[in-house]
Amino acid sequence: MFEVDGLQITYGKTEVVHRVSFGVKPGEIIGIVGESGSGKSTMLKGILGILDNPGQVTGGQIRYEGTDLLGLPRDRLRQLCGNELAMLSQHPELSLDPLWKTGKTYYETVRAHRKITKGQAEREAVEIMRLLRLENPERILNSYPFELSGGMCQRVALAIAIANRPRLLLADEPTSALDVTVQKQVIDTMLDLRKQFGTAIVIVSHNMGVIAAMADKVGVMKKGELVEWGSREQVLYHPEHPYTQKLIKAIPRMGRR
Ligand SMILES: Nc1ncnc2c1ncn2[C@@H]1O[C@H](COP(=O)(O)OP(=O)(O)OP(=O)(O)O)[C@@H](O)[C@H]1O
Repeated sequence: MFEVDGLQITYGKTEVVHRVSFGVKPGEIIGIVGESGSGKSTMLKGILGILDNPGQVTGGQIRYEGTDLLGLPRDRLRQLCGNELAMLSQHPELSLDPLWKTGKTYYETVRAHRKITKGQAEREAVEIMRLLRLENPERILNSYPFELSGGMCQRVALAIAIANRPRLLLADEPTSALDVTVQKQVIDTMLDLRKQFGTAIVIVSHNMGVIAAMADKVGVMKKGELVEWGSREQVLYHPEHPYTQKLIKAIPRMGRR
């Protein structure tokens, strides 16, 4: 369904993503791990065509259902990104307007891509939130972001990200700004998303626990290269690359001194 093939990205003269390749099947969850600065966020932004200046994709292909996204005109890519591909960032405030009640943000997001009335949007939002097990959706839709907790904002941002039923969600560190108890709720919401809508997810995180809880396949990035790729069992329990072995050894274990 989705393939990244030999992707290269540079900032100015410095290449920070070196010929990265991987594929995503429908409904699959891919976890990408790696230490800070290894190029994970840059790769996701490159895929969605939202690199910060002076970032540029200098090589490779990004294919969605056989179409190379890099060759698409900007407006077609934007349309595709609102409908079939969606992004969730570490900061829900990027997708929730602080001056709008969340119900309005939902409506405006959907309205940008298809015809819908306010009433329909509200009914739809309530239904999605129920499916994602958010309690009291009517109250949430009638609240401003500052009236909700950080974890709730992230779960609402997830509901909005999937409003147009994307087939692939790209999530960049979606739990890092949250405390541990709330992280679990956001992880469960993402797993519900796959179960209810069959959405495939690429999740980038430096948190191995999050990846272990969610991913079917895991990719390990080091200094812009994908140094290991395989099933979760293979990569997390039988890592081959010394860098992956080091990352796994560094995970703190309960009761271990
Ligand atoms: N706008 C920019 N201009 C120049 N260099 C950048 C820019 N953004 C990121 N970089 C560099 O690109 C490299 C990869 O950064 P990136 O943020 O993609 O890594 P990451 O693995 O996502 O790290 P983190 O987990 O800290 O977000 C780093 O060396 C970083 O300094």
